[in-house]
Amino acid sequence: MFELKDVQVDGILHIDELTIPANQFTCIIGPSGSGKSTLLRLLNDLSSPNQGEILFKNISISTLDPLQLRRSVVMVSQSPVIFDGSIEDNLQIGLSFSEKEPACAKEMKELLELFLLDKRLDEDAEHLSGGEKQRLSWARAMLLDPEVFLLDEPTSALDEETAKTVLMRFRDYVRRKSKSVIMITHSKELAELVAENTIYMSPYSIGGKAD
Ligand SMILES: Nc1ncnc2c1ncn2[C@@H]1O[C@H](COP(=O)(O)OP(=O)(O)OP(=O)(O)O)[C@@H](O)[C@H]1O
Repeated sequence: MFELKDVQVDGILHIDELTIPANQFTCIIGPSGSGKSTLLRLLNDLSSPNQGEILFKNISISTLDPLQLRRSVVMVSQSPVIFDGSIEDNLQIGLSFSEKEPACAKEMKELLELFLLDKRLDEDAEHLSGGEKQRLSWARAMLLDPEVFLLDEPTSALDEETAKTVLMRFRDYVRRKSKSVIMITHSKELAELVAENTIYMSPYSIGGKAD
């Protein structure tokens, strides 16, 4: 699905060759500062490499409309983006930016349940905890129904049990719907739980390894 060839981000990342398969749960593991977030940002054109080529479904990302690409390849960033307003407002806003039909209450409530968020849709999102905000921004990405989820440590603010439960539920959902996931995690345990494919990173180099 993604193919990277001789990709370099100066002083941060060098990737000789890497293929990330479609319809799989890929985890990226590596020490802090090894370029994991930088790699993820390359995949939906939030950053561009200084050299090399990145293909998405055999087309060079540099030739694609970034907005179109980001409709198919959605990023859930490390620090959740929460807008003023209710939980419902925060769920609907992604759909409205993408000019898609609003979600119905049932669908939104199911997502809150999936993410173990015991909250009403009309509650103010501002008062949610860090871990709840993280799950809310993840749920917002799910409503967009993208082909590919890029997840930057989506469980970093969650306790171990909640992280495992949410991640397993998310994995079941993406399997059912044949989605592709590329997730950064510092937890080898979580990676072992969900990964079908693992990318191990070290500074200035990368090696892709299929489990
Ligand atoms: N825009 C930028 N300009 C300069 N340096 C940058 C930029 N973005 C990232 N870096 C540097 O590149 C290196 C890799 O950063 P990146 O965030 O990709 O690492 P990471 O593996 O995701 O780290 P962590 O696990 O701590 O989140 C870091 O040393 C960082 O300071």
